[in-house]
Amino acid sequence: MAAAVVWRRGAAWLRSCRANRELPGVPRARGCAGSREVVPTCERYAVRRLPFARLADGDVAFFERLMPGRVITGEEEVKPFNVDWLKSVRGCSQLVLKPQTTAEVSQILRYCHERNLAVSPQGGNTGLVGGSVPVFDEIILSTALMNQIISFDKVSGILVCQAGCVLERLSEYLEEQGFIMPLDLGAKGSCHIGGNVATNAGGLRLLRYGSLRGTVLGLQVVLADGSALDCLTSLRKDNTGYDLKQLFIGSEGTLGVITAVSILCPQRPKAVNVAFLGCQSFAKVLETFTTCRAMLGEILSAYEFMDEKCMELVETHLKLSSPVADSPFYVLIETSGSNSTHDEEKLHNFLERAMASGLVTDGTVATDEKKIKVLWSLRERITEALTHEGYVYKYDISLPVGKLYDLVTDMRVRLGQSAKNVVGYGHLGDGNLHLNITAESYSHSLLEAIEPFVYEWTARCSGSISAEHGLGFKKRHFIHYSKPHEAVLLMQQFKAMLDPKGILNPYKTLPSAPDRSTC
Ligand SMILES: O=C(O)CC[C@@H](O)C(=O)O
Ligand SMILES: [Zn+2]
Repeated sequence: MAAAVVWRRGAAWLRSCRANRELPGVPRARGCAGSREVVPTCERYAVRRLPFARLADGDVAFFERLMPGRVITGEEEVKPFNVDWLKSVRGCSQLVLKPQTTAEVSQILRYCHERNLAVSPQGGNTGLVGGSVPVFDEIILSTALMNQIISFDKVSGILVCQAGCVLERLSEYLEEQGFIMPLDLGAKGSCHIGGNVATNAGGLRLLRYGSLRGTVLGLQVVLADGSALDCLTSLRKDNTGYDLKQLFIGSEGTLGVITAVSILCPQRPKAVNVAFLGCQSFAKVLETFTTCRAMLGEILSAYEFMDEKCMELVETHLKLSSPVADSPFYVLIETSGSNSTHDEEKLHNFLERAMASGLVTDGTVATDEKKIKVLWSLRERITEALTHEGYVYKYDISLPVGKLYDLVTDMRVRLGQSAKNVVGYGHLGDGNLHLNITAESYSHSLLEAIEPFVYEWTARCSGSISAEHGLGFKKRHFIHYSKPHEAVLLMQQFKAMLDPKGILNPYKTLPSAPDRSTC
């Protein structure tokens, strides 16, 4: 197999026969996950509406006065805000509010707090755990019109912007200035930075630039009672008391509504290379990772993997083509540095070693932007390809990296023919597996075959049942598999202190005893 790969010094590393085949382009935003009617959340799941007030005509009139023309009430107009991107959960809100400023968010929440009206904050609605849509009739507070860039400092690389800025727009803005966002994800064309921070989204660059817990420097947040908390500092170092912003990062809108973000952005790398490689076993995927980490050092910026089933799905549903020979596993390695000659030499040496030792059996390298995007799309668009299969059961797991794929093989054995496909892919460099299971349609018995098995398996390995997607609505009752009882209790105490009436994104993130009964 090694003979099938041609390495030309100083040029791109290409397979001789298929390397230049044109692949379809990369989407700007996540496509729609189909048009089937979605079963209301309260019918599919055992959940009871909490005793919040019901929306009255006087409430709508109040909001109309507060922000004329930015209040949505029509059933058809509200519908897309009620359903998640996966088309797996559906609320029945009758009202969407689109504030433009922190002051407006403040007024909305003050009013809702007084009236005991529940609120579901929503960014780009690209979440994968049912966290961004209402469960019942919660008022939807959309950040869509809070989309202004407030400032960017070219010396420090610090960007300050409103919460509703779309990630891709921020990336484009920064790239013009010679910088990049420290995070990147498949949903970049739709997701909002506020939503990214609220879920502590990980994404494709975490290996290099770390998590939002490190790169977010400050936040402006409106609390449940409407008071605005201005922690929007732009300081790299600030040890004055508790780091309150960390409470809101990853709290999925249950403790406050993030309205603005200050974030540290890295310099745009001058040289980027992407290698897409085929491996014959998961053991080889791991060994390739160890080798590339040792040989590429500081220029390694991503190490992603996908199994052959994922490739089959992107080929079938999205008409993308694999640029390398069929293999049981594929890895995507990205390097980002400041000197193309140096980086290419390092990559070349690594690839020669990987080929010679049989770690990798086929591969291709891209150095120009267009080809890099094409290679990335094979990995980034797996989520989209999966939605074409029917219903998708999603698991986002952190595990010791050596055990990452065992969960996929064990699940395959367990489910046998009852699942259509069981696939594994993810951010191997971060120890993060995306286990996805597909079926023609939702089935409760299949769900019961998967859960709690998947969580028990993860807990036995001391992993996390949510690496980067959050707990949202779907996973909140499983938090105990990853957090001790005392920690959950403390979280509930924080929630009670910051939102005593529980109006902010109810039924999400934390388990609560009363709503285990049926609706
Ligand atoms: O769809 C998924 O399970 C993962 C989505 C996203 O986190 C990714 O890494 O592509
Ligand atoms: Zn991911």
